[in-house]
Amino acid sequence: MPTTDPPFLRRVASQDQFLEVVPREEANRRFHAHLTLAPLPAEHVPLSADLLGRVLAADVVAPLDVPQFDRSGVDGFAVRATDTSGATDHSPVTLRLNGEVLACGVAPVQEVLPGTATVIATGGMVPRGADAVVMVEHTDYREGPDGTPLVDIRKPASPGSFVAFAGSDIGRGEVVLRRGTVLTSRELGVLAALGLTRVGVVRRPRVAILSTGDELLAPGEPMRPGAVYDSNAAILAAAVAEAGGEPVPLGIARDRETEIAAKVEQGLEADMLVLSGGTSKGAGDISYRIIGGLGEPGIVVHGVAIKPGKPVALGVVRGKPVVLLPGFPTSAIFTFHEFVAPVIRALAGLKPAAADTVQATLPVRALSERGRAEYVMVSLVDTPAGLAAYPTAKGSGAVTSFAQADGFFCVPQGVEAVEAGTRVTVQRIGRDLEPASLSIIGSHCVGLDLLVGELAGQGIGVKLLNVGSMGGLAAARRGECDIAPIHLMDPRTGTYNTPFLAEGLTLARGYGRRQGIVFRKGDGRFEGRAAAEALAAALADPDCRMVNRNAGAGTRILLDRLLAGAKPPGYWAQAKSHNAVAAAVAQGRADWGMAIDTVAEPYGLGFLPVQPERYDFAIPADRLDRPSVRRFLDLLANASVRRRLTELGFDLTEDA
Ligand SMILES: Nc1nc2c(c(=O)[nH]1)N[C@H]1C(S)=C(S)[C@@H](COP(=O)(O)OP(=O)(O)OC[C@H]3O[C@@H](n4cnc5c(N)ncnc54)[C@H](O)[C@@H]3O)O[C@H]1N2
Ligand code: MOO
Repeated sequence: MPTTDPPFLRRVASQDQFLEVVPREEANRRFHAHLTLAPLPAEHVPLSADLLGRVLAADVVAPLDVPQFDRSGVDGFAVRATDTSGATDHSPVTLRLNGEVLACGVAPVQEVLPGTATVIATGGMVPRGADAVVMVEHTDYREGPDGTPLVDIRKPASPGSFVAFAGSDIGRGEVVLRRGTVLTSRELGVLAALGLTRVGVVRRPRVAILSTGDELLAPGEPMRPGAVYDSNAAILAAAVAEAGGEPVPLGIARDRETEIAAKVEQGLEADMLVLSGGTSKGAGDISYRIIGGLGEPGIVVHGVAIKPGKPVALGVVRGKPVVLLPGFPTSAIFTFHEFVAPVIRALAGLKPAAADTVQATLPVRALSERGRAEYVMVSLVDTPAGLAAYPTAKGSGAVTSFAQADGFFCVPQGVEAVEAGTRVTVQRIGRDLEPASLSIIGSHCVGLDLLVGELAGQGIGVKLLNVGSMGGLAAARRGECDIAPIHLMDPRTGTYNTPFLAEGLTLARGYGRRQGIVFRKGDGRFEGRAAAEALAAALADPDCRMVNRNAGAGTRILLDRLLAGAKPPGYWAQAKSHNAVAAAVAQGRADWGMAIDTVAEPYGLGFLPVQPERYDFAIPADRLDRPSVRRFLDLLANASVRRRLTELGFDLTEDA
């Protein structure tokens, strides 16, 4: 609701900036000065898969020997080794068989006296008198003239052969597992062999997670204008678990003092409290003030010279760490890993995470903010010359900047740009880097998503980077990708794609798309008219706003040709994708724009065709023979794939 209340406007329009930005190391120093980060006390967990990933709280000392007794390792005969000396196939040694059979679990009662042997199974208890076992394969059973059971031994045994002596696996009193060990299936087997039923492990730190913001919706709630789904809570809860903690979700608090204060109290029952949102300015200082009012030392850092993450606030309340993460999803998760995860790991008894770095070449120039150490999210691509690190460049506000990145490198504070070709040290995040079988860099299309989905179904890992047609061509020229999807019109000739091929690149035929004017259905300036006529009506109406595309986009070239020098209202608003154009029109921020027809429908927009365009694939000639490239080209020729592309609205006819 628009307001006419000047005091209110004055207040929100002149918000306090209360950041005192300090370097990262100083922030950590101040935070840790108030924290005691010893592992939490032990809890006893039954021996089960629930122990996986848990940290042993104390050394495990063996209460018994494993094995408990001298144990046979084979099926055969328990013997005195000296009795078998000299035995061969030609002159076997004959021993008299004792009456007992030592199956597993049978306690022997008969001694193996000189000249005798006892039948024993693998795992059987070696009887008194015996010091070796002969495998059944090296013996023959027979009966003497009086029916006495005998065994002919054809191979000599040495003392100890095929016997696992008591305590040889684990000796009683031995420290079998050290405190701090992270339990895996292997350790669980050892613990069970010792007969333990419960294991003392470090209690997992409980980390309360609160999202703040009036605009937030829990996933599942119906979307409304201006709202966003709370993605921070989900990623933070999972990241808490990954760091060895136990997430305690507190949900969403609206920007109301009472609501946040109540949740903060609840959160302080946990071992640590993490909030996200409202750190930088304005109404968001509510959380900051609430935390600050809960006693000493309160907030000890607000503002760190890093990007993403500048407005992060670190505090300690009632001895518990409290961290206010920025609301921007990438800033939130980045600062979580920087400041929160190490604290959780320490409380959980885990060692600091080992840095996992690789060297890579930066293929494009990267700009950085001078005043902050900037962590540039990158996607790693395998090239013949080694790894290339592509900045993903979606910014801190995007949830995919972190989610789709393979890692990041740091541009130190004070450095403004890193030149193309520079070697950088990339800190990898999350998953293992599997070199993709196929790398596709260039312009995005939903038809391409279909093709990539098919390849994934065939077990081909695809690395897909959307950098636009021009970026894709440059990558293909540098040999950084297998395929560059492009849709570029040469404005002089009106020809698509072929005029842009540099030496060494070939073009695989893709499909036709239709560019046209998108508008809200029922708008009389467009509805029912031909594109040229609608455009004339739009230009004649001073209230009719357009949404433009960014310079360098294929669609922009087309628009400029169509506008022939006119700059109608909205000309300077430059959306960066077909979807952004459709969203601007659907939400009434603009009345028309240019996009491909396949985006018009999902947004419920009308579409007036202007020009067919070609979406093709530039491929370095020396990559054509790669099996994954062949598979891609096979798909393009596949009848069922072509039919599905046609159903999506693409033109696969000959004259497209
Ligand atoms: N004038 C200034 N503006 C901004 C500054 C600044 O210094 N001066 N700093 C920028 C930087 S850097 C960052 S980072 C962000 C941090 O913003 P806040 O922590 O105040 O976060 P919000 O304003 O609440 O939200 C920002 C953005 O993130 C979305 N958000 C918030 N919570 C969630 C969530 N749980 N899940 C998904 N998305 C969330 C929110 O809707 C906003 O779009 O401030 C810059 N601004
Ligand atoms: O520091 Mo903010 O986290 O860049 O976006």
